[in-house]
Amino acid sequence: MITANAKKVVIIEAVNLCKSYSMGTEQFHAAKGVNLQLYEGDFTVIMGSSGSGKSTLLYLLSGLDTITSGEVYFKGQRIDQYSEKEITDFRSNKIGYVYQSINLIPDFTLLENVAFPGYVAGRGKSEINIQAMTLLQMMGIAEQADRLPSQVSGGQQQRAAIARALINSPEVIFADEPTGALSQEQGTIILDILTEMNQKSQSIVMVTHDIKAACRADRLILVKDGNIDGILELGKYSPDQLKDRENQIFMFMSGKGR
Ligand SMILES: Nc1ncnc2c1ncn2[C@@H]1O[C@H](COP(=O)(O)OP(=O)(O)OP(=O)(O)O)[C@@H](O)[C@H]1O
Repeated sequence: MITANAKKVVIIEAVNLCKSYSMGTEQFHAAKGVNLQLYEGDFTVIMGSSGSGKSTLLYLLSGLDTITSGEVYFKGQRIDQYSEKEITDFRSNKIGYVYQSINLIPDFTLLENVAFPGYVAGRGKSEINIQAMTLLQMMGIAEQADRLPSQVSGGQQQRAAIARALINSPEVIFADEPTGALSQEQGTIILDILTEMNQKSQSIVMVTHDIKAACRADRLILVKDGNIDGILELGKYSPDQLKDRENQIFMFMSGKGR
């Protein structure tokens, strides 16, 4: 689907998307009729205050959680009506996910962790192992391939988690606070990796609290109280724009310029 928005192609679309949780006899509405289009090749960032519904939205848009009502489309295909097998295949082949808590399997080496989703997808072992090693090299941690997660730094673990998310060549990487548990230095390395991947055309959707991380966005979605409160179009990032972008995002978040 081509839209008027600078001829960008819509990759994910939400139509009147709702998510409610039962809290005893009450219902809590974490997504309240969200209408949103995300574009192929964009680095989309989702921001908003704690509890505003950012992670909920990320899980609904990526098919990792079930919706209460509304519609979710991936490249024009309605994914919220997929069968269990279809959604499992979708999660395995079309998207990659990076978590704040990293979630590597503690008894597997970094190489085994990266390769694992490839085995689950039923691909050949030697092909996967070669690709896993190439991804570890890309992430600058090939020397740590045979170590367990507990034997490397948090930043190196997160780099392995990004490699794992890439093993089945997903169309979109979803990242929920990928730098949240890291030092500023390690966080910057992760952001540089994501930015470089995006510059090579990888679509990325990332939740963050951090304005410096948000500076990497082409497009910033502000979530408030379970809905979209505003969208800031930034265009492709380059490091010399960091200060300007920080100011622009700060103004946008504080309601000025919206
Ligand atoms: N399983 C659940 N049951 C009940 N309420 C939930 C559940 N999961 C999330 N919520 C509520 O939905 C709202 C949105 O949660 P969500 O995790 O999406 O927020 P967030 O913006 O990502 O927050 P944070 O920045 O603190 O991670 C919150 O008020 C949260 O308490």
